[in-house]
Amino acid sequence: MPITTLYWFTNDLRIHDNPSFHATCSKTDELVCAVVLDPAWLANNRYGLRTMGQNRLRFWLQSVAELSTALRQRGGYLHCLFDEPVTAVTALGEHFNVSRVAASTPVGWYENQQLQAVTKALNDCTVSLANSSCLFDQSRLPFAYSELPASYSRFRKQVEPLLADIAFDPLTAPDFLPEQPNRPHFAQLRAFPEATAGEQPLPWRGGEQSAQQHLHSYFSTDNASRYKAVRNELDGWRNSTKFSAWLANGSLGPGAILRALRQYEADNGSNDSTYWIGFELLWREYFQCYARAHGTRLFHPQGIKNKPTHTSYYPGRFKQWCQGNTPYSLVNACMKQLNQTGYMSNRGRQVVASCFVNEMGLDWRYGAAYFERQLVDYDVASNWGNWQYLAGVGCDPRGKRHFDINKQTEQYDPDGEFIMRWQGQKHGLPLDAVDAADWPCG
Ligand SMILES: Cc1cc2nc3c(=O)[nH]c(=O)nc-3n(C[C@H](O)[C@H](O)[C@H](O)COP(=O)(O)OP(=O)(O)OC[C@H]3O[C@@H](n4cnc5c(N)ncnc54)[C@H](O)[C@@H]3O)c2cc1C
Repeated sequence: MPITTLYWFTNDLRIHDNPSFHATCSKTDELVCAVVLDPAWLANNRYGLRTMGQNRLRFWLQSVAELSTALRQRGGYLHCLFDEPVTAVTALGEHFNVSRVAASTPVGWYENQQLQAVTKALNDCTVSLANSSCLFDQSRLPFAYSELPASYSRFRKQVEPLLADIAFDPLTAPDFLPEQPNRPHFAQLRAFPEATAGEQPLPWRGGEQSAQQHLHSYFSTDNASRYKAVRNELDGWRNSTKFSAWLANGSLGPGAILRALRQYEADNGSNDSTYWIGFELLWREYFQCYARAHGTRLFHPQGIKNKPTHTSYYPGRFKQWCQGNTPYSLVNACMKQLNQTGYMSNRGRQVVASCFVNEMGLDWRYGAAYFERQLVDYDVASNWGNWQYLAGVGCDPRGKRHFDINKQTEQYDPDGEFIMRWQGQKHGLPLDAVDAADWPCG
């Protein structure tokens, strides 16, 4: 009896350097590949906001299209399912009578639940998981997720020395994929929707090839040697690496970035800036572990600290913040930048999140949900983990961050250019000036 495996692509939309997909291809006789667009992502969630906005949808569709082409070129086929994930993947598995389901180890709690539901529905078929979204699999870490160090610094001290031991040989995709099962065609009822472009989308194109091109292009300049000095700039395509969107849906893996970084250092020398790129990648790694360690507590208002916070809700204030119409010009400019491009710098994210919690007194989860909708690089672990940190209910050993907006403006936009470019000037509106009847924001 041949082994037939259903490979479910989730946050690993690539065929090269994908440990989970690589292991699957070497261990199965027949292969069925699937990716799912959950209609719930396009509907309003518990915060009254659509989960996936147009910028991210567009980027995701481009990534899936590239993946589909790459699989076809190797004799495979990608089933693109637009349906509730458990129902859709189970139906596909039953149709092809699969004996195994394989995927990259889920990061989010809900995704884990869905995977378990599918394997149960498929008569408890075998599950095969490997971590394709992190630098380190659980087995390589010196602690279990449940014993994750409480702060990033402590995590880094333990994990940084291990970077040297990682075998950085890339896993190349097989030239030919295992055969597809010889069964009648699986009828897919709904085609993927189209996505419209944002007002000013950044030069980001989804997909593995585009990610590789960007990786190559970034390291073919001297940007990496200046990264630390400019990474906090509010604007500018080259001031930070802009790897985040590809990392988020897995069309680029963190191992590929680290390899390119090491090569760059070998060719051009290392300095504080090149070190800092690795330092930031370890922040990402920390939040990936954090999401796995804390499960649903990632979304709790009291966070992982079980600390009381604002759960008050002012629809008018929330709308002011989302639209970039607050009494704070810098915040307005950052929010308009986000709304028009799907991106905001790390410094901008810190400032607007601090303002949301401290100046506006809002429940941090609504801010996180708005980011989830708007960011092209939305990642469950990085987004909710960073919001918890800013709200003082996460892994910040100092308790809580409160950014002084005036000081931040003086430091990062002394001539007001950024505020002018994104038309963030306040128009004399105090907080609560928006009529709450205007809620919900579009
Ligand atoms: C409130 C808030 C929400 C955020 N939401 C997300 C999110 O949904 N998705 C996301 O990828 N990042 C998120 N970040 C982290 C960070 O802002 C972005 O990763 C970064 O701005 C992306 O741009 P870049 O690729 O040019 O980053 P670079 O500065 O070039 O950093 C290189 C890589 O390191 C990682 N990284 C850098 N900073 C962080 C950080 N603080 N936390 C985790 N990883 C980091 C990213 O993978 C990034 O691509 C958030 C930060 C804050 C403060």
